[in-house]
Amino acid sequence: MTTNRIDGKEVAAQVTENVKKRVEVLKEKGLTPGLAVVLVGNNSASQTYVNNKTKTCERLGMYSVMVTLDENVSEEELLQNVAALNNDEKIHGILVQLPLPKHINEDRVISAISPLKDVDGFHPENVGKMMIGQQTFIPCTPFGVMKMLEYSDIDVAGKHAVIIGRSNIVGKPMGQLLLQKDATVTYCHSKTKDLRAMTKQADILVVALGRAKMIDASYIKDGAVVIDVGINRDENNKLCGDVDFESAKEVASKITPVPGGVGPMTIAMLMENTCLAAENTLKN
Ligand SMILES: Nc1nc2c(c(=O)[nH]1)N[C@@H](CN(C=O)c1ccc(C(=O)N[C@@H](CCC(=O)O)C(=O)O)cc1)CN2
Repeated sequence: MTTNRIDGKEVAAQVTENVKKRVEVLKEKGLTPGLAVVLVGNNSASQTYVNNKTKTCERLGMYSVMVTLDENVSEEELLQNVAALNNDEKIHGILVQLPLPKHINEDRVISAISPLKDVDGFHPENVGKMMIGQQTFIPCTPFGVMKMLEYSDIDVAGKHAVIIGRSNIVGKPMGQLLLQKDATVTYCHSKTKDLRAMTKQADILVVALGRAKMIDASYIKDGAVVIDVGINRDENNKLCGDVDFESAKEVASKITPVPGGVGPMTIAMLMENTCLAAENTLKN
């Protein structure tokens, strides 16, 4: 049976297989890549994600530590934990799971992570480097989307890419990466007038708006590539994306499902970034 579904699990497996080989090479040189994951509070989705991250590290032969802090931890204490990880030689990558509780200033925490260990690619120095095309850590979700497009032989050069969403962790870097590959990029957001008129022009539509199944076939040009970055629960508490998959798959040439699309890629690219952070310590 032919399918237009892009299988994120399959692509993620290829990425992690490659990372595993790189880890073996590093270990032969006496270096085990190490990741520290910091979780604040009891958000159950975040708990699932950080558990998956440390389990994947284990599977690939990497070292990992999970630092769990109480929901009411002070910003100061969180910053002290980050500082300790910055100074820990066994740790090459640090990530603070987002979102953080409201009393903590996310920007301050992200800026406290050493740019050399910022495997999320959220530190302002690394964001700046990405903007000007310098080698750095690329935020995992948009990095994963680019990998999926590459594995699916989708050339973005000259294509019109429309992105719904302008968050720092997905929308903004997504547009930048597509631009670097010569796509023509349009950003849409909550103040965009006539969203459908915009999305209908997209050859590549990336949806990260945070509303369950909002984008149906009526928003999609025939033959467009549709990438769904949303993670929501539907009326039956079933995991779903921002795209109404059943309707959209009838018009899209390629489409990512939820679950099993972009999500697994986020963790795979984190592994790639952590491996890169360890490799970087051997340079110079
Ligand atoms: N510090 C960070 N925080 C957050 C990031 C991030 O990249 N760095 N991204 C998201 C959450 N996230 C990773 O942290 C993430 C989200 C979803 C998945 C995933 O595999 N989803 C599965 C479904 C999983 C489920 O059953 O719930 C899928 O789509 O198939 C992985 C990672 C926000 N915070």
